[in-house]
Amino acid sequence: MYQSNKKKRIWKEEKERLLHMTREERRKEYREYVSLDKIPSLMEELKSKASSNDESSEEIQVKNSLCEKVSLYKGDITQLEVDAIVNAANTSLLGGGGVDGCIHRASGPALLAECRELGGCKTGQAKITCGYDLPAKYVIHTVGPIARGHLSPNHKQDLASCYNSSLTLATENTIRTIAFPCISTGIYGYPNEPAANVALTTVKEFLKKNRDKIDRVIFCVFLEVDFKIYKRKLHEFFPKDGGDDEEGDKGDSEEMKEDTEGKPQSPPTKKIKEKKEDTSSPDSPDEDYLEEATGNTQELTDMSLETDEGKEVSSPATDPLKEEELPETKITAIISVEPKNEEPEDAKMIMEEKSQEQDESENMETSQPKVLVETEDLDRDPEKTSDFQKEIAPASNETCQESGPKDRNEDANEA
Ligand SMILES: NC(=O)c1ccc[n+]([C@H]2O[C@H](COP(=O)([O-])OP(=O)(O)OC[C@H]3O[C@@H](n4cnc5c(N)ncnc54)[C@H](O)[C@@H]3O)[C@@H](O)[C@H]2O)c1
Repeated sequence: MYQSNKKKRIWKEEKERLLHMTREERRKEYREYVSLDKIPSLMEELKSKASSNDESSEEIQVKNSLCEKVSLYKGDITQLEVDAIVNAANTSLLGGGGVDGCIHRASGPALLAECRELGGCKTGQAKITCGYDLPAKYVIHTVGPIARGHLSPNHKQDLASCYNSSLTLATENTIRTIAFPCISTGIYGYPNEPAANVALTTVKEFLKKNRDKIDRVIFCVFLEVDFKIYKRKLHEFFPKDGGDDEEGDKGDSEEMKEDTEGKPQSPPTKKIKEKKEDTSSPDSPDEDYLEEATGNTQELTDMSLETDEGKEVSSPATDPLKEEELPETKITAIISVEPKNEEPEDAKMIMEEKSQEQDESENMETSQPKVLVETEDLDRDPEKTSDFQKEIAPASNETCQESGPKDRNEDANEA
């Protein structure tokens, strides 16, 4: 049979087989996973905190508050045993790096084979596939806005649409537990805190209208900066007494509005002192992409990101004072990336590499190449070009593995 027809038959048969299996049967096929009971809801966290503080947990009034439907989890989304995980994809849906690369790597080749049939995805929309080798039954692929540090109302709407479209698609497929990464906050450069405001506001609004359709939404963060932001904000958006869980609450959307209309958005930037980027092809799925460095350097000032060594620096993103001090920063290099494999032309990605001025005195060793990738439909208007760049989880295999409570399937190991 012709190779591509065979591939088509394979993913379709595999999808049919997997979607008819029980969880116990599927557990025999995937390795490490984090089961939902290992991920406490916000309500469960509050109760356990109350009991550890010798407060009576009865004080935690459960007024069918939404806080029993949300969780914060820091780690690798590909290990979550939920109905669906959301992929921060690009418009080609043909994979790439970051969380997209991790999901494709963990899910196996059938995922790409199915994605090829989807004909891409527009920004703000979402499409669904089987999870294949993942513990998650499904993957919902959505494409976030490319903000690159500057936020416009359109960016906010597009990001909100990612969460809404994904949740709508989930309820249409009777998916009741879903995990989101921090969409657009990596390569696409949406500032972390405004992105969290959009995510929390949109999910809350959706849950208020669809309480009975969703059991759990997990905000799966990967970087320390996001963990801190969500840790602080989750209680604000989902108070234990369920105070503003009623329909029509406008409070939270004020924060969203402020992020684009109120406070001027000075893009969070950071001082990057690591070595020149390793231009050998990384071992991630990005290896399909060659990069040729061109262009100038960029000086960025402090920002909180968990570097791949786990170091954390203070963040203007969570420290408004520092934001005021941030100097304007200028754009960096654009690198043309030629996909090496047979991916269709439109899969071509443009990688934007941070090429930093090496400051001898503060040279910070990093063990992983860092790249910035942008899709080719980037707004090339120099006026709007990014004066913002962000470190992302390094584009290598190890970055997909994060420590955390994991179940391990003994059978799978024996297999
Ligand atoms: N070479 C490439 O094609 C390339 C390289 C890097 C990223 N990407 C990706 O970048 C674009 C989307 O940008 P984005 O900012 O929406 O996504 P992103 O760059 O993947 O970042 C989104 C968020 O996901 C986090 N993250 C990374 N790995 C994991 C993981 N295993 N589990 C949970 N969270 C994780 C990451 O730290 C960030 O907070 C797409 O093109 C996609 O393919 C592509």
